[in-house]
Amino acid sequence: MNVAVLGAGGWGTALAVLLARSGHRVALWSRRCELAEALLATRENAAYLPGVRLPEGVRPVCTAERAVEGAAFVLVAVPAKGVRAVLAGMPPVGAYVSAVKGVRFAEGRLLRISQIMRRAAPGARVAVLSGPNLALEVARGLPAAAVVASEDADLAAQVQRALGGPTFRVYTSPDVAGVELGGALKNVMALAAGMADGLELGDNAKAALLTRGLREMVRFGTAHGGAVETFYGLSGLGDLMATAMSPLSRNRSAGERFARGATLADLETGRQVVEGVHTTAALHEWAARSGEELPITEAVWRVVYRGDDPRRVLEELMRREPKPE
Ligand SMILES: NC(=O)c1ccc[n+]([C@@H]2O[C@H](COP(=O)([O-])OP(=O)(O)OC[C@H]3O[C@@H](n4cnc5c(N)ncnc54)[C@H](O)[C@@H]3O)[C@@H](O)[C@H]2O)c1
Ligand SMILES: O=P(O)(O)OC[C@H](O)CO
Repeated sequence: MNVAVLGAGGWGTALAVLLARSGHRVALWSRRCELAEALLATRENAAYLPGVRLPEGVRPVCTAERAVEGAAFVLVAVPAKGVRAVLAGMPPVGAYVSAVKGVRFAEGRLLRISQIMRRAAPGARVAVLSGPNLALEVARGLPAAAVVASEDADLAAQVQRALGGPTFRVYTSPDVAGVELGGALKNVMALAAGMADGLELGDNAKAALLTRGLREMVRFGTAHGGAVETFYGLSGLGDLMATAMSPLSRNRSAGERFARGATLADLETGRQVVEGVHTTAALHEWAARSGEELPITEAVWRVVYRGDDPRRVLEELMRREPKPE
């Protein structure tokens, strides 16, 4: 099968490697031609996935037409803020699969990536992929599982077959909103968990924060169209565990750095996207407009965007009005 992957960062490259190991022909698109050329020459994406060799089935390209030509589906793995512009530059595509874990706030609305895809390509079929999938572990062939959700059961099954293999188990789901929101919201909670790590608050505090964080994800996610059980599955609880615990997670590590005094400006010098920072801003804007209560997200926003002292912010969370669990 021919598949295209848009975005040659950590996750796009890992997905291309996974697909090629299963025998598929993969066009790996980077908007930067110098990166595509370097990948072609070295067969390694050293900046993102050191030590992982690109199988022969991966063809790095930097022209949109060459990337998507003949593709059974097109996986999108660029940061959320780049999706709209990237899709605007693509020729007609039959099916998009979002591997992006973020949301955007635009025109007074909170938009999931699949909704941006539908607007950009009204005729395309759409699916979303999420789960506890740290790119480096997946690319190194360590076992992992994910869920692909679509209203189009045939597309979900096609993506499941294409990506699934001996080291990657893929489940399907009809719950697009739940799977997308689980993947996006857990990044905010991973930032909070990283802050708890940076402040050395201990494992009790981190467990309490994550449990309440999961509750916040469920409350928000079900109010926005997701099914409650989805948030207890791979794209919710599963990904929350991986992201909030792993030293590989950029969101968790960024939280730790904030707790140790780093600012947003320090973070922006980094090469890789910290998607939770942008999701926090989008959720904050949405909450300000809708009045929806998101206490942990608001606490993260205050540290990241207002520079408030993380220890004080977390103490204030502890002093909220007592209530039943
Ligand atoms: N890295 C992981 O472990 C992982 C796993 C699952 C999902 N994701 C999600 O996948 C998405 C991409 O993450 P990543 O880890 O590959 O990011 P990354 O920072 O490693 O790479 C992003 C790639 O997109 C390119 N890019 C950056 N801004 C762009 C823009 N505005 N338009 C087009 N291209 C742009 C970069 O040059 C880079 O090649 C994020 O939403 C992330 O949450 C990441
Ligand atoms: O490195 P992070 O924090 O962007 O997280 C990567 C993945 O989303 C984990 O599933």
